[in-house]
Parts: sequence; C-alpha cells; structure tokens
Amino acid sequence: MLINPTSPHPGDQWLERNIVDPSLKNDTNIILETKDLHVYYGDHEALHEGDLKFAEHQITALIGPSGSGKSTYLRSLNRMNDGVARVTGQILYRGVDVNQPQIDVYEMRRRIGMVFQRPNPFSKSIYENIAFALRRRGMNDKQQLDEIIETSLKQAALWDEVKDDLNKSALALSGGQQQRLCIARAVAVKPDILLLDEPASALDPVSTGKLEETLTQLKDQYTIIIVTHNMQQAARISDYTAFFNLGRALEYNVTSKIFTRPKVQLTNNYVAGDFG
Ligand SMILES: Nc1ncnc2c1ncn2[C@@H]1O[C@H](COP(=O)(O)OP(=O)(O)OP(=O)(O)O)[C@@H](O)[C@H]1O
Repeated sequence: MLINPTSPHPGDQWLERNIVDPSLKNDTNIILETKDLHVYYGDHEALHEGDLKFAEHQITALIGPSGSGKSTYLRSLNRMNDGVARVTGQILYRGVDVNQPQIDVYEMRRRIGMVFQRPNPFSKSIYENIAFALRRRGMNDKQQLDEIIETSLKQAALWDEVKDDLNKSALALSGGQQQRLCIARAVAVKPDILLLDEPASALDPVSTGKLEETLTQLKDQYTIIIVTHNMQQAARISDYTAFFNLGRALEYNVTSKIFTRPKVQLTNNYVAGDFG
C-alpha cells in the first residue's frame, strides 16, 4: 500500500516500524530508550511518536527527509534542546530519565557526548582542545593529560597526522582533521554514547571515508547515533537505521532490512531516492 508522504497519519503501518531485531528485544543491552517523546518549538510540534531503543556498542543511523525531526530527536537525547524547545515524554539513559530536574546536565553530557555538523574546534592548539575539558574536570597532571590526549587522538584516527605538532593551532587543520579532533575531544572524557549530527556533511569524500572508518572502529567502545542524509553512509556504517518522516520514527530495523526489505512503502521510496 502506498502511503501519502504528506499525511501526518500514514495509518496502521505505523505499527510496523516497531523493533523486530531480537537483540533489541533483549532489554539487557539497551543503553538508551525514548518513550512517548514529543518536542515543541513554540506551538509547533516538531516530533511525536519517537519510541526507539538503542543497543550498546551499535551504530544507529537516523535518516529521513529534511525537516522530518532527526536533529530535533538527536538533540533531545542529551538535552541540547533545553531553552530552545519543550520536550515531553521519557529519555531513559541506563534507566534514568535525563530530563529529571535533579540530573547533573554537565555530567550527563559527558556520558552522552555530541559532535556537530560543522567542526567547531576552539581557537587553541590541538593539545589544548582536548586538555581543556579534562582540566575542567580537575585533571592537571601533565603525564595523565598527555596519555589521554594521545589515546583520544588515536581513537579518532588523527594521532599519526598530528603527533609531531600538537601545539599547532586546531584551526590550521583541514576540515576532516578538525572533525576528527572534535571526536577526539568528545571521547577524551570517556562518554558512553556519541551523538553525531551529520558530521560528514561539510567534508570531502576522502575525509568522509576516514571519518566513517573511525566511527566503525569506535563502536567497540561507544554507542553511536548518527544523523545522516547520505544513504550510502548509513548503509555502510550503521547496524540499525531509523527512518523519520513528518516528526515520527516511522520504521526502525537492522540497516540491511531497511535498505533491502523495508516494511513501510514510504521507507522504500525514501531509500530508493524517490523523495528527500
Ligand atoms: N530551533 C528551531 N526553532 C523552530 N523550529 C525548529 C527549530 N529547529 C527545527 N525546527 C523545526 O522542526 C522541524 C524538524 O526539524 P529538524 O531540524 O529536526 O529536522 P531534520 O530532519 O533534522 O532536518 P534536516 O535534515 O534538514 O536537518 C522542522 O519543521 C523545523 O523547521
């Protein structure tokens, strides 16, 4: 059955977006879960019906047409929408609702880190870009800082390119290197989850390839949720994919199924490039 992409209620097929992969039905490896999530910008409801579960050490891609609510959803997960949008419903990180008033937002964002669309390094050296957050957390031991900075740059697959000049300005790096530095900065504080909002959209194909390789390696240690417009990228790097349309997560499944045998016609149309 064809679904009208402009209809806010594509009927019973909504039910079919439900999680079907057994690993996601086993709640023991669920690190993050959203329930009955609604997000409003003023009177405009930008997101509704976004019930998703994320398994540990998996990459999940959020795909869908422009304005479908992917970034709104992602930014709600670590409260980046605070002061911008009103969020109702539950966002459970290891069973704890991140919107509870007693939550330490700074600590929560350390555990649920974020990398933005455009690389945003500070106007400081490569070393200081990473040391900054560590010092803020009270770490001042030079040897300890050196070790963590080296490990983080290695995890972000940037170490070999910058190890001989860590005092160089981060702004002198290429766009792709800057984005990997932002990943190094995010992983230095040992998060559990990394949220990435179209991290490759400003990068050339070579840098994009390196970034994808880096993300694939990072999933051994982190749970990754990535918004992308790039279907090939979602298919290449993600284990699970959620298709968003008109403010709802319409279908969610293992990536291979979303791209080869989606249950919802609209998902099929989107991944086939019929609209976007
Ligand atoms: N800061 C904001 N203030 C008001 N409305 C917003 C804001 N951010 C997003 N919106 C609206 O919320 C809806 C969802 O936008 P969102 O950016 O989440 O979609 P998206 O799927 O990420 O789109 P894109 O792929 O273009 O980034 C859109 O109607 C958008 O105009």
